[in-house]
Amino acid sequence: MSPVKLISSGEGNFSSTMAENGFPNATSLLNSEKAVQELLQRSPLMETDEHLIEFSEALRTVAKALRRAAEGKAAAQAEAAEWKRKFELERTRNLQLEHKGQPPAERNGYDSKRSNNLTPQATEQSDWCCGSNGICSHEVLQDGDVDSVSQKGSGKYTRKAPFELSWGCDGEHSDRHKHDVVSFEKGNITTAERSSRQIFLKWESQPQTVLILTKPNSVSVRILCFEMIRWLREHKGLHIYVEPRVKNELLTESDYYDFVRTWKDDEEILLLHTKVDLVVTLGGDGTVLWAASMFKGPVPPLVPFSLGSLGFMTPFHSEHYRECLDSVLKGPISITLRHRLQCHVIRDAARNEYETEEPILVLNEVTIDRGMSSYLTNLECYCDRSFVTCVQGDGLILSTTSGSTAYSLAAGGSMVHPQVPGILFTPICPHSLSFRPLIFPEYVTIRIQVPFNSKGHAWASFDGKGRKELGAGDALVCSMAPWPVPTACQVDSTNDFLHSIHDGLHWNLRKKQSSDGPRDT
Ligand SMILES: NC(=O)c1ccc[n+]([C@@H]2O[C@H](COP(=O)([O-])OP(=O)(O)OC[C@H]3O[C@@H](n4cnc5c(N)ncnc54)[C@H](O)[C@@H]3O)[C@@H](O)[C@H]2O)c1
Ligand SMILES: Nc1ncnc2c1ncn2[C@@H]1O[C@H](COP(=O)(O)OP(=O)(O)OP(=O)(O)O)[C@@H](O)[C@H]1O
Repeated sequence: MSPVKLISSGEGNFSSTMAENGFPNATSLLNSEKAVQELLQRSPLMETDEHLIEFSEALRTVAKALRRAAEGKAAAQAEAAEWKRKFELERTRNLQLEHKGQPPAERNGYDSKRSNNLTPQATEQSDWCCGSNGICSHEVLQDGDVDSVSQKGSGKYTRKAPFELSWGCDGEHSDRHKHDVVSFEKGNITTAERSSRQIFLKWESQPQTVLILTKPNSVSVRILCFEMIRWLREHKGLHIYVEPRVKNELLTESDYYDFVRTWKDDEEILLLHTKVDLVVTLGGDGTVLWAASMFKGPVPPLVPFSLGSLGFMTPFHSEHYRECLDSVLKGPISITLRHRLQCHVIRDAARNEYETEEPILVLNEVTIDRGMSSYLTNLECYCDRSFVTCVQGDGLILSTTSGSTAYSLAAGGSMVHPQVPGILFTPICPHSLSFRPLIFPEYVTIRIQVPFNSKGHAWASFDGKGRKELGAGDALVCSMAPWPVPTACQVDSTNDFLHSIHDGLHWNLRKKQSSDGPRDT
């Protein structure tokens, strides 16, 4: 490589340098003084023009300053919301501990006591299984105060079945967990290993509790649900949870289903992840989205049975439910960790961080559109601190890679393997010929701002549900959530994805050209 040297010009030869380079010298300065005089004597109209230009420049500067202030406010509000969430988690945890008669300060002691309660075998296991091979659910349990809440109110809940996640390499069930390693050896940058591949889930003890979620108003789903509950109880001895609606249906059918558990209110739903080892869904993709939306934090592994029309995320066939559940309960199983987006709506009217609305988690996408308004949306989009673009059209979709085959696909976005971490940025009917969809890396925060001078309101919807109106000055801040949805695979992530795009979308289906006729000679 040739060396580079930076040099600066000396003060003494400044004017000659300027003249040589075509910049004005003393004579030309005199000429320009003349030009200024002429300029001053020009017609008042020209002067007004210049004043107008100056005025519009000043306005532009003010607008820039206002935008910067709004950006700063929204960023601060998003940060404050995150702190508020952490604070509330901590407060709930402390309240629970106080409830048990333990001061918050003893929390660490409590944690270690709890891990000491593990059987010697389990302790031994946690020594090796949390090491370099993958992620162990003990870690999640200790982090998320799981046992303390699962025991809340009664001692009847069984302990959750711990499991271990490991990353297979080169398609084999290898127990080595490979990270993306960057080597700087001898000054060269190389990626030493390919990153993690298929993820496997191995139970460390038998799962004991299953939550069954079903699509409403479907006779075939109801019949299958009743049958599956009976089978899981009689052949596997499992505890079963269902939604209150289903529990009523079961009791109307027979008193036999008295053992089936349910919940009374939203607070109990928040604790479900601490009680349930496995979630089974009976329905289509909408039921998987419904299941995901019930978990505002960690999600237990999900086994989606297909009883819908398309079934991109439902690889299991209901006719073979016994064999499928048998092998899932035994494990190990291949899983796809489906990333979710965490969305915060930040109101312009919010005076402080405590007025920030609760975050919403989406598995497919968040859509910001023009709703009933007949005007183009005008959405300012930022990625971290950089301005991305202004969306003028029907709206914008921020999608996960799992959602890439849903609304985003219909709006012209690419299909992306669900295990790829990223955020799809797909416009809906943009009024511009050059607005191609983008994919951002998973670590960015995207902010969509409705400008203060927007003609109409915008509407945000979350996995096609729960529409919220966004007025002028409101913003939606979106980043990758820390709680993915682990869905069991029929074969593996890639095979299931390809199968769903072939079967569901008939992707690239074309009659094969016959081999007769003209050829290259
Ligand atoms: N123009 C469109 O394509 C359009 C418009 C609105 C909503 N949607 C999608 O519908 C979803 C809500 O689904 P729903 O079942 O509650 O509503 P729904 O009953 O209206 O079904 C929408 C359809 O989208 C399919 N779908 C859902 N998630 C998918 C995914 N990840 N990959 C491929 N297809 C998928 C479903 O199988 C279903 O056929 C939204 O998240 C959105 O992605 C699509
Ligand atoms: N347990 C549930 N409670 C309330 N609503 C539900 C539940 N499960 C699913 N839904 C809703 O019912 C609708 C239809 O469900 P789903 O998509 O599973 O069936 P489908 O339309 O027959 O299948 P597909 O999506 O494959 O075409 C969705 O809008 C979904 O949100």
